Amino acid sequence: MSRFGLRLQIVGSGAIGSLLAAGAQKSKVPYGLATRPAILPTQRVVLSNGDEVELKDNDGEKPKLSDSDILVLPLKVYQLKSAIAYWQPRMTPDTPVVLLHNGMGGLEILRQFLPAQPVYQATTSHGAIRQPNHSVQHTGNGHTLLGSATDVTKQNPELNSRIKLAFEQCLPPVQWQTDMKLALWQKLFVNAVINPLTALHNIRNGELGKPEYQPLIKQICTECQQVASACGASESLDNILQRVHQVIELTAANYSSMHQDVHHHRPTEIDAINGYLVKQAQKKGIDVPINTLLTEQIKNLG
Ligand SMILES: NC(=O)C1=CN([C@@H]2O[C@H](COP(=O)(O)OP(=O)(O)OC[C@H]3O[C@@H](n4cnc5c(N)ncnc54)[C@H](OP(=O)(O)O)[C@@H]3O)[C@@H](O)[C@H]2O)C=CC1
Ligand SMILES: CC(C)(CO)C(=O)C(=O)O
Repeated sequence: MSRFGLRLQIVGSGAIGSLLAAGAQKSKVPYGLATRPAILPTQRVVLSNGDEVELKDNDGEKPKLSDSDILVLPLKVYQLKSAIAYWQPRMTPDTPVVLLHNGMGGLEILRQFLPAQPVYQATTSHGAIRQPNHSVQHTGNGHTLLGSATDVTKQNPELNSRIKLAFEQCLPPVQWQTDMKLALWQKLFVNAVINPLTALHNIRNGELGKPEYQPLIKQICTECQQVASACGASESLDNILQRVHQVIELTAANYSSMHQDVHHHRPTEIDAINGYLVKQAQKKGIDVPINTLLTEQIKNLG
């Protein structure tokens, strides 16, 4: 057992799951990568500094989780339902679950199955890509935001700090968020602009700094701001635009994940990003024509 008394049961041997496993391997936090049947898990992760980490302590999947396990779901939102249905009978009522994905909607899916489970949410700006031969490349350093999704009156501060410490070992640096909901909306604003526009125009993120994209970016952000505010996550339009432009500059040379998904004919995360926004807008009676159009355009590419 690790010095934090926790083992990470990571679901999926994907890019971020493997990066977490590499962090666990390096810092001697016990972990297992649970793959789909007959899928060989990632064997090696090449870190951004060139170091190679062999995932030799991966103990796979436990048939029944114990009190020391945390279930970590670094999956796309559309993969969560079947993963949670599979893991539900293997968990105890106290097993903490960590959701780590782009976009929103994962918590709502999880709560349909596990209304009272202790749940944490995380988002990361680290980059990683799956490579041939069961390896993963860490493509860029970032940071991780982590917070509890449980009502503050029902949180367990000791568990919060143990989970934060475990993540600090595996996907550092970690900033604990007391308002994870706002942090996730802030990430959504960025993804709602960069992901569909880069995919539709077949461009790198940095191209979105050009003057011709600015009116559209402002319209997307204005709709985002209205919906987020109606959902209890208030942020000024200026702050949203500033954040979006900061990420455009910092990731100028990147192709966004949605650009790559479209390019490789894979399912996109549009339903969890602009699609999520459109659904929330409908519930609140807000008109969001630009986000509706972007959602349809991305779906029509598939
Ligand atoms: N990669 C990155 O750089 C970043 C990713 N993110 C976000 O993190 C999330 C995960 O992304 P990423 O790691 O890139 O995705 P990947 O597609 O690389 O990883 C998901 C993995 O989980 C597997 N999987 C899905 N469902 C199950 C299941 N029920 N049991 C076992 N394995 C399962 C998938 O298998 P299969 O392929 O067979 O479906 C796949 O190997 C996304 O929301 C992404 O946007 C955020 C920041 C950066
Ligand atoms: C921040 C950004 C836009 C970086 O490319 C990203 O999260 C993604 O591509 O999904």
